[in-house]
Amino acid sequence: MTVSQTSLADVSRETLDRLKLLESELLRWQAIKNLVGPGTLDDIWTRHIVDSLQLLAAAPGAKTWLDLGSGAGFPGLVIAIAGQERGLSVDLVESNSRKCAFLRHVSRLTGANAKIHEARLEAVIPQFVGRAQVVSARALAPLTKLLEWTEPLLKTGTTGLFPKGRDVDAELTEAARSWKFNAEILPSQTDSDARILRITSIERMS
Ligand SMILES: C[S@@+](CC[C@H](N)C(=O)[O-])C[C@H]1O[C@@H](n2cnc3c(N)ncnc32)[C@H](O)[C@@H]1O
Repeated sequence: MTVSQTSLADVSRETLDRLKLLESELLRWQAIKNLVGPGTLDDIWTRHIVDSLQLLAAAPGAKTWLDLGSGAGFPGLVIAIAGQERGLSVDLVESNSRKCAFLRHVSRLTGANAKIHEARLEAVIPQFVGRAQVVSARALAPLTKLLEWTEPLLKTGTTGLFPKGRDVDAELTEAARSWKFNAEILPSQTDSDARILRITSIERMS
């Protein structure tokens, strides 16, 4: 791995050790459980860990975080591990039981302040209204669908952080047909074609 990326340079030795544990457990489990796209394994640090870590800087004061469709922990588990020292707690929602087993295992091993909800996000979101300062989702659904799911949160003060790929402009145009929302478009440290959308208000158009 390379430890030269800026967001990694900012983490403590203890956090780096815990992120290395996540990496080694992912490699160990991947052989039997196929948790992430095999093509991304050559560059776990950039494609998954740093790509997740950069979201922390987009929500500097957050203490409560909800991650939807967490998969093998990206970004939610990385945020929980790296946010531990600043008292951040993360709720991860994932419907796949094999991925949840991995999330619970690494969470225990690293002592991350993470709670795993093995459930469909539609059933879990209502209980987080007024309780999550940030909601994130990576590679889960197009923006219009994400806004539909997270509307109860985004209209009550939660900030949405949604990493997006090269189709971000088309997704924003499509979403603007049904929603008025305030979106900042932040650059990605890991991919010059990618962006992070930070959404701070939303209203459904009638
Ligand atoms: C493409 S993966 C992305 C995983 C991770 N966020 C990442 O970027 O590596 C989407 C994940 O969302 C989960 N998922 C899809 N629909 C869901 C739902 N309605 N509720 C909870 N999890 C869901 C899937 O099981 C899968 O693990």
